[in-house]
Amino acid sequence: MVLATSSPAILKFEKNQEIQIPVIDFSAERSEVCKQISKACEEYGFFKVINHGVSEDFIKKMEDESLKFFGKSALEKQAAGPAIPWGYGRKNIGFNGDTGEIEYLLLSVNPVSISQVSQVVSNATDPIHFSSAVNDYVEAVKKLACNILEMMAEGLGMTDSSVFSRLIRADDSDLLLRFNHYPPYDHHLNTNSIGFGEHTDPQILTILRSNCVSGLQISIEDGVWIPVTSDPSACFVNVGDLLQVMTNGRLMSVRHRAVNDPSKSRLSFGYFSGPPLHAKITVLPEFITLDKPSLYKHFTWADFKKTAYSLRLKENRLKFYELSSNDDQHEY
Ligand SMILES: C=C1C[C@]23C[C@@]1(O)CC[C@H]2[C@@]12CC[C@H](O)[C@@](C)(C(=O)O1)[C@H]2[C@@H]3C(=O)O
Ligand SMILES: O=C(O)CCC(=O)C(=O)O
Ligand SMILES: [Fe+2]
Repeated sequence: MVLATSSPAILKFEKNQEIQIPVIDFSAERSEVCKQISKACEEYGFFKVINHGVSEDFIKKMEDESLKFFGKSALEKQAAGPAIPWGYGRKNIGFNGDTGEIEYLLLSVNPVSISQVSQVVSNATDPIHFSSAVNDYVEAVKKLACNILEMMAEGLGMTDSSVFSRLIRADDSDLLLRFNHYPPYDHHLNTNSIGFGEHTDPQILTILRSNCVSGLQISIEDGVWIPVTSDPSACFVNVGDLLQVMTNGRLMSVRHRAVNDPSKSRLSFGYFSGPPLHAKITVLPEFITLDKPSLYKHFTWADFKKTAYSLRLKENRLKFYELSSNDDQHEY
């Protein structure tokens, strides 16, 4: 799929094997940025942001702390695991048998989880470096995620521009941070080169930042993978399942995966913004018309998250929430 080339000057595209990934410059005029966000999310569920405003210094501190941790011995790292629910994990992803060539740190973005993971990551010697890197980074990335959601709502013509962002701004919003470390794959051992298997993110919006090693791929068409060239100065944004539901399928929750590089290790940080567990997720009335009635039942994030976490990574969880033509819409 190729977007029209007659778009306004600020929307640039990155050529990747003939497929172009939308690149949005956040230093451009706001109303243009709003339009470009909604267009990219409708057509790809994915875009790259340049001039995003997250300080280089915060990113550098996150990289330094991650490399310090992932560079430790296997035994030391295992002491920070298992990631049930928070901490270090290796090869196993989730609870249902998914595996990949990856090691990671998973934490909930709240003071208790940040402090607990910082203690185990630093062997209780000097947790302040790690926790301060995480706190600075998540504060800046949350601001970016809220801005994106507000501009997205404006781009979609919503009267309430905070309709999405307030769900991730609440004190009890369910926010996760994941440090992913992908080792280079070994040709000789013929090991699997899939670091993180294909999936969609269940939350509202994901902000991903990686080092200079490529590996992320997105799929807009079944079975066709578009490699995303790494750009350590940029952030990449994924639409999650909940945004697809709230917009009645107008925005697309993007299928993606990460593959290992043959010679270099890759480091990525994923910030997953979800609403409070009790938040009720419904198709917003603005997206329901006679021609396009509601496609999804309503549910709470707790319910959807439980379903997502009970399934394999690649499973389409939204199918369990689709309304059929026999369903009485008013009951939902
Ligand atoms: C196999 C799984 C891993 C995952 C929980 C799940 O059952 C399905 C969704 C997966 C995912 C993808 C985005 C994030 O990386 C993640 C933390 C999330 O919220 O949903 C992971 C989950 C995980 O690794 O536990
Ligand atoms: O590391 C990446 O590029 C993708 C990771 C990812 O999709 C995830 O953590 O959910
Ligand atoms: Fe993901």
